[in-house]
Amino acid sequence: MPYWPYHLHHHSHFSCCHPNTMTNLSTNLTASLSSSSDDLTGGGLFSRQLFLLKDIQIIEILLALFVFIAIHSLRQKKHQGLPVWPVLGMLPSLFSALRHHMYDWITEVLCRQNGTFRFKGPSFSSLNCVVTADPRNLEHLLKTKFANYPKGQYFRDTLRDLLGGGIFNADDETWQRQRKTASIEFHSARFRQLTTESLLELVHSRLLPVLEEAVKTSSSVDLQDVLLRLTFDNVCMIAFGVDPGCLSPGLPEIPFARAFEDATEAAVLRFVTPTWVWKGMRYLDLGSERKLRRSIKEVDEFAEEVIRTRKKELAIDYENNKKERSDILTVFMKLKDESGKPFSDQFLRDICVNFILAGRDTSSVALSWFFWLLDSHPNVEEKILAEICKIVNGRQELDAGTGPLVFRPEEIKKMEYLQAAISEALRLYPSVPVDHKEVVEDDVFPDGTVLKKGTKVIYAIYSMGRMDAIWGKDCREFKPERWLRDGRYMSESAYKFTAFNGGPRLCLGKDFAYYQMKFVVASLLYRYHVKVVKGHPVAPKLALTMYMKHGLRVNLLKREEHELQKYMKIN
Ligand code: HEM
Repeated sequence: MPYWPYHLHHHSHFSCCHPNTMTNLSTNLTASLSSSSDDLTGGGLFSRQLFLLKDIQIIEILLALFVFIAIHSLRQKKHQGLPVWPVLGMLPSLFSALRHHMYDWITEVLCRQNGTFRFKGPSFSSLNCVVTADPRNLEHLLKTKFANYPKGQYFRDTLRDLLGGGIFNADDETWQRQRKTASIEFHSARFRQLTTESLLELVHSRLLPVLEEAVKTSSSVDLQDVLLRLTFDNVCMIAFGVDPGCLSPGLPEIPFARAFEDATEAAVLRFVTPTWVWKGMRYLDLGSERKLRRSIKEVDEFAEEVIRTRKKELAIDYENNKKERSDILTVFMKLKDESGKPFSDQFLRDICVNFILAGRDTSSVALSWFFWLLDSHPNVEEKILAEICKIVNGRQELDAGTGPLVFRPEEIKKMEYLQAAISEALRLYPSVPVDHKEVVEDDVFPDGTVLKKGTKVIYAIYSMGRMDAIWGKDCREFKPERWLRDGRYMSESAYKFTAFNGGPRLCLGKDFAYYQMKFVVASLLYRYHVKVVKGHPVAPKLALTMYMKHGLRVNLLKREEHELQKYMKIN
């Protein structure tokens, strides 16, 4: 369909919509056309002029009509909340939002549109979608009509090179099979032991010494970077049973971790690039596609090596009847596929890479936002400390240990105010700010939105935490108390608080993630006061996970014994 901004751009006589210029244009055109037609036919000048004038008037009328329709259609679309530009759709609005804060822009539009709007992307892209933050719609797509809303072909194709057939990228039976096995494993005592032991080791032998070094040298640290290293090592121990050692003194660069980071960054770029463009780039091995191919190769080589070594190890262990490992890789290696054969190395690689992706940065970015919020809410910090000290106090009456204080799993469980404060940070800054589904069969959302087969649906988790209709007028305030009833932590419906997704695809690592975050916060706050460096810029990065764009630079101040004693006495 023709449209006026295109004409404006491509033709020098673009001011044709102005009435005066329009007259000049018709006069000039009449003159030039009439002279050329005289040359051609040599017929009666007057009648030909009259005929040409009529032609020009028709052109003018058509142009005017065209401009009127274009302006009218633009105005009409504005009534739906946003201007829709021909060919570009709503992309110009999105671009202008990118300069500020895209998630806040989406929130603003959603609030205006009662929780759901239709985004019209450029005709050459795959950005057309329905965006929703309505809990009724979320329950519908995540639970009630789960089968009608898979991740879909588009998501799978875009991330296939990196994630293969792993749990994050799979639907139907492939997903079900992995989910079932992993779910049994995640809830087993063996797995709980692996996760608590590996976390304890990482926090006490690596995190605290690295932070202590920063305190000694009075230097600031990028807390987000340190936490990312911690959770990366931790999830590799869980998935592969291997510790890459990212969190070590001097914070070394680990090739596998760098390759993983590069691969995810390059893969995400595909979501904002027209499919034919990135496919062309992949074919020609150019730019981000070249980077993606190289980093995936490095990830694969690492995985192959781990799988090879583990196979040998398992064979020896089997002969010697040794203690069993309980990481995801070992668990899946011992299982058989539907035809009774062991899983292929490629499938084992996919499973591990997906688990690493799921658990590598979600908890660490959540903690970064948490510590940033705490910096401006000293009253919350005080309450957390009071809770921790009360627990420590109770313990000291039972057994006065001499070594460094290590929190026990049952103590972490008792920290309900801390759980509320972390949930509150996740409500405002969910690690996965938006998520995505595809419609299989035509459907209608509970709010009346009509969905055609193939429509992409984005659910805006970040926006949900900032809607009066869901959380009340104080929704933008950091108030852990909203999670407490009579001092006890009360969880919320997953369709209202969707930071961990909901329904059959609820985050498998949710319980472990809470444990991990609470253990880190308690161990850290008991020893240090975390002060964000004055003037440090804070903004979210546009990625699959909501990183802090500039990291989180902090100074750590050692907590004095008398300060802790003060809280002990309060209790
Ligand atoms: C604060 C921490 C975390 C948050 C906010 C979080 C959030 C989420 C979300 C939103 C999803 C749904 C993603 C999607 O389907 O597109 C998800 C899925 C998943 N998460 Fe987490 N996650 C966290 C930590 C973890 C950890 C530490 C692990 C593992 C060690 C983990 C393992 C998984 C797995 C395996 C899935 C896929 C579930 C499935 O598709 O059936 N998560 N998580």
